[in-house]
Amino acid sequence: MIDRNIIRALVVETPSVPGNLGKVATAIGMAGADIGEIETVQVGTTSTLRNITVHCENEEQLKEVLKAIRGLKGGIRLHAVSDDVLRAHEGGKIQMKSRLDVRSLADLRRVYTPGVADVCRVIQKDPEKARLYTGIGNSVAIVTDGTAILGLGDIGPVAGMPVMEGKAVLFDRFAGISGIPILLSTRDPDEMVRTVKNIASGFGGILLEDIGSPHCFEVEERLKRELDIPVMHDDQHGTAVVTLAAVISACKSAGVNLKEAVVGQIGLGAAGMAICRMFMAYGVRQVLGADKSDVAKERLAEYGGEPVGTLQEITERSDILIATTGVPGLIKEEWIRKGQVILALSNPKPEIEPETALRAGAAYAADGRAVNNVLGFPGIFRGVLNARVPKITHEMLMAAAEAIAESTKEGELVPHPLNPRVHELVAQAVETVAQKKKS
Ligand SMILES: NC(=O)c1ccc[n+]([C@@H]2O[C@H](COP(=O)([O-])OP(=O)(O)OC[C@H]3O[C@@H](n4cnc5c(N)ncnc54)[C@H](O)[C@@H]3O)[C@@H](O)[C@H]2O)c1
Ligand SMILES: O=C(O)C[C@H](O)C(=O)O
Ligand SMILES: [Mg+2]
Repeated sequence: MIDRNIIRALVVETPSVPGNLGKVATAIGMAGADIGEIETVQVGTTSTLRNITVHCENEEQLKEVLKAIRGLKGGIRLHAVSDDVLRAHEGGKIQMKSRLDVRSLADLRRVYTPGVADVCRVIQKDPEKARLYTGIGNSVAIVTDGTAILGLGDIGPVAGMPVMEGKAVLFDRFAGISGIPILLSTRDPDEMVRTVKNIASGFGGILLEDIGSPHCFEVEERLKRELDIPVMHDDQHGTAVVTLAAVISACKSAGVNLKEAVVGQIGLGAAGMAICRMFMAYGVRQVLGADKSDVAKERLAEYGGEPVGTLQEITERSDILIATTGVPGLIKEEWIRKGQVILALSNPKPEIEPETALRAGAAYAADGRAVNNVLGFPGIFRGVLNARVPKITHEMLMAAAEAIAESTKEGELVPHPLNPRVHELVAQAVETVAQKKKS
């Protein structure tokens, strides 16, 4: 089991005699931590230097690991401890790079002035040509106001930038799209809509990210109505697509008819409300919802869902329970019923650890690292950008969910996000629906 919260790279020297690396590994394991990659940096005649990545639950466990390694005798030495995650972020995760070389004056004239002026005139005469002669058609703005960064809450757009850069990395790696973070220093819906509209002509699409509820609903609705390029709030629809896909797979494996099952959703914010609406649109007859906000529960009732008073009650009544509250440990082990599907999707920490839910009798359990909107948004945007359609429709989102479910191996909930085929299949499914809509 890997994927713990604290990741550190340890530089460890051991005598070049078999068995010494084993002693280090045992010390790490005895402290309860996991080992990630091991890289041999230097093999000398007397000693060997390695970078060992460790994954720990918390700071205390890391301290135990370091103490255990420092306590090893016989020439084993811990030289340095570095924070791998922080190191990977140094200088930022993305950069704008030129696709062309500029080696000669002729290159300069072709890439820039005076050559570029002709291209400007071509686009001025026929604005559609911007798709051909600029990167606009392949760029998506990743827009946040920083009000609901993961489950960290309202930490502001600059502190949220690592998440936005991360989404840009995923766009690039999984769909070949240029994702460009846009940080909004306002949370006023009017100003947000005005700002995004004023920059939209430079993009082929808009991905709204980590914008809190309820203002995210208004901002997305207005932008979708007022812009002629695809707009999607990832935390709403990207999440709903992947959640539906995971539940379709779980029901298939368990031989359960999803439409007859009781689906309970804890947390009726951006992600939760969209998940409820997705399941209702799929045909699930009983969708229950709980939230600490009465306004959120009233909104659910308006859409046709059933508000429930307590978390214990909703957990007990649901065959499939989903949580997106941002509150770690909110679901108690003793509330879980045998055979339930539990998706505790809050990042960075779930409402209940999957192992705990499974131990308590759940048939399937997953957290937000596995059931994650990374399986949806890159392919969805690839599909609509390829088809050059102005909107992402409900049918496209359903097609994306079905493509993810179809790519899932028997007995698993979702496919592996590093499998490029998944993103291709999502893109193809979305593009097919989009092309039909056009014709
Ligand atoms: N796995 C994924 O792909 C994915 C995608 C989107 C969001 N998320 C996670 O979901 C969480 C919420 O994100 P969001 O964008 O919907 O945020 P949000 O702020 O829009 O919604 C959170 C909702 O939870 C409710 N809530 C908070 N504490 C509660 C409690 N103790 N009991 C009941 N309700 C409570 C709030 O009232 C709010 O309605 C975050 O942790 C985020 O990381 C995961
Ligand atoms: O960013 C993620 O990992 C998923 C999601 O968008 C979230 O806000 O948690
Ligand atoms: Mg998000």
